[in-house]
Amino acid sequence: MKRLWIYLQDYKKECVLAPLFKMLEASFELFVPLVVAAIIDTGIANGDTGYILKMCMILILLALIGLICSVTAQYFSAKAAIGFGTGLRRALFKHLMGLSFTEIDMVGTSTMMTRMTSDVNQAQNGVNMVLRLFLRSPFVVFGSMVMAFTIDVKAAFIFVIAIILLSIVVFGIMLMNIPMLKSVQQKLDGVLGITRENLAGVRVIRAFCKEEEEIEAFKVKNEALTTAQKKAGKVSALMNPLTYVIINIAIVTLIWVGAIQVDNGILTQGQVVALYNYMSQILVELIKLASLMITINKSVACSNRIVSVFEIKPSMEEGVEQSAEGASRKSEVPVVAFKNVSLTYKGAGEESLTGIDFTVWQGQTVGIIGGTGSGKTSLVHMIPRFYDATAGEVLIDGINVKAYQIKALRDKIGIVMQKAVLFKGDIGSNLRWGKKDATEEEILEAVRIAQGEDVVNQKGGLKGSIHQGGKNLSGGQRQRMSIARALVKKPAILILDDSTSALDFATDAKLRGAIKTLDYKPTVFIVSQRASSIQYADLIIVLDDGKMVGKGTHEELLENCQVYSEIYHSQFRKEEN
Ligand SMILES: Nc1ncnc2c1ncn2[C@@H]1O[C@H](COP(=O)(O)OP(=O)(O)OP(=O)(O)O)[C@@H](O)[C@H]1O
Repeated sequence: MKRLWIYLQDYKKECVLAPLFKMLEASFELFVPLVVAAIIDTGIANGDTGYILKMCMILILLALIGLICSVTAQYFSAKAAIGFGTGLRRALFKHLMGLSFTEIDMVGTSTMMTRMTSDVNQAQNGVNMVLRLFLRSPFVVFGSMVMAFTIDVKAAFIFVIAIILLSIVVFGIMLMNIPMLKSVQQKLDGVLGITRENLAGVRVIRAFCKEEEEIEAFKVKNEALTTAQKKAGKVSALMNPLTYVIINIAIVTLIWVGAIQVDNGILTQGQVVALYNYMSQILVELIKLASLMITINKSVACSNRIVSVFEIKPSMEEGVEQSAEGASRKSEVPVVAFKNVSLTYKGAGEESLTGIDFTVWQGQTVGIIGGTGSGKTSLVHMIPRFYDATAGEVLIDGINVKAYQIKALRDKIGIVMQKAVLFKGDIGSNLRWGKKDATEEEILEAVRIAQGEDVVNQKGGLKGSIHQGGKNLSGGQRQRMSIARALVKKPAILILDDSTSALDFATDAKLRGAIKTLDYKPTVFIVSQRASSIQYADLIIVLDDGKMVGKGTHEELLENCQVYSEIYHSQFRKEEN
């Protein structure tokens, strides 16, 4: 929790001024009952209209000054809280961006989104409330009691007893309520989680006609939230009746004691009214204080959840090596080499890849084929260090990938993921992800190689807009734009992870042919389930259940790799039909 205070560091002035102005406002409020008492005792008692008017003006002035103080305090507290929230969100986002895939898998996207949004908002709200009320409410309670003592000690003792009883009720209810509110928060997280999952997967839900089941699952979570809210609501609903009973008994006692004191000439009528007003102020502030405690509690819980994300340290350490490109690259060194590499995902009991060993030379095309779940994606993800080998070594240009600066390493690689993702903006801005200063010619050349000219023309050129996630493009169009994006950076290593699955065979073949013509001769990895996509590769790696069961050219594998020949013959029979 303490580690979040640093995000308030730039707002020290605001953190002092906000409570200060709130206390000033409270001080002026504390004078109001005294002025009212003076109006009753002097103005009304003597029928002095001039005095009453003068005092009313003072009341208006006090209200105005109070208002100015309150607005000023609000301004400073909001400024500090918003600044805190902005800084925290920025730092959290930066931290999340620095995590490796292993940690991102561990936390989960939906949890990260909750931390970034509602948890940060709750923490920000807590800062705002603390700055405004944490000092003000106790100050008013204490100040009202002191004022009561200055008026009449006997009557003030009623205040002491009332404050003790009110505090027991208000804080007792609050303490009972806190665990219930925690449960409400958990149930709310559940509702948010299922909502997010359903909205993200709405197409799949409809395709499988799962609406009824999902509505039912949502109903269960929603009802759990309602039950938790009702339980918490019932307890907090006790607050008002109980506090009002206590305060009314205290007021009756106060008026009774006050009347006796008036009869004895010790107190004036105005002073009794002032005591009554102080009592009301105390009640209001204690209730505010209780709700502040609940807000603080929620904010601390949310802050702790944020801190727990900050505590996740990226498991990947960067090296210092820069890339060796162009002239400095030694041609006798393989571009990529896997040396007896194994991979076990964190939390997974068994290895997803075992003993992978192969060497790739500059300009070669490597095909990776195998059944679903055989480890193809896992293998290529180790080249840009999305995941690190748990045994063995992955070498690029003869250097272990772990020794490179991550940026230098990834700058050498253009990867097109299985799921093509584009970002809101226009086609040009998406394709420039690969190279910020790419010229229009460079981009159009990449588009041409990726067989995406028709897509760009259809969308009205490079300025054609792309909706969030590339939703306004078809699967195949998104894939071709993603390939063009990777090509724009002219990578030394190009990885196409099943990224032509939505293309027809002819376009797929044209694309592979066009890549062959690239003048900078990248080393290309093609992951595919289609034998036709990889059969002309210089090297084909066949995976089966995480193991490399074949390595060689198409002809060699047809002869000596049963898995490959089964894949090939099953598909070619199908394709020929
Ligand atoms: N992030 C992950 N965490 C844990 N296990 C994973 C993770 N990613 C993949 N796996 C597991 O590793 C194995 C290989 O998965 P991988 O995605 O590499 O296979 P694939 O051959 O690319 O499959 P497909 O053709 O279906 O995409 C599978 O058993 C999978 O469940």
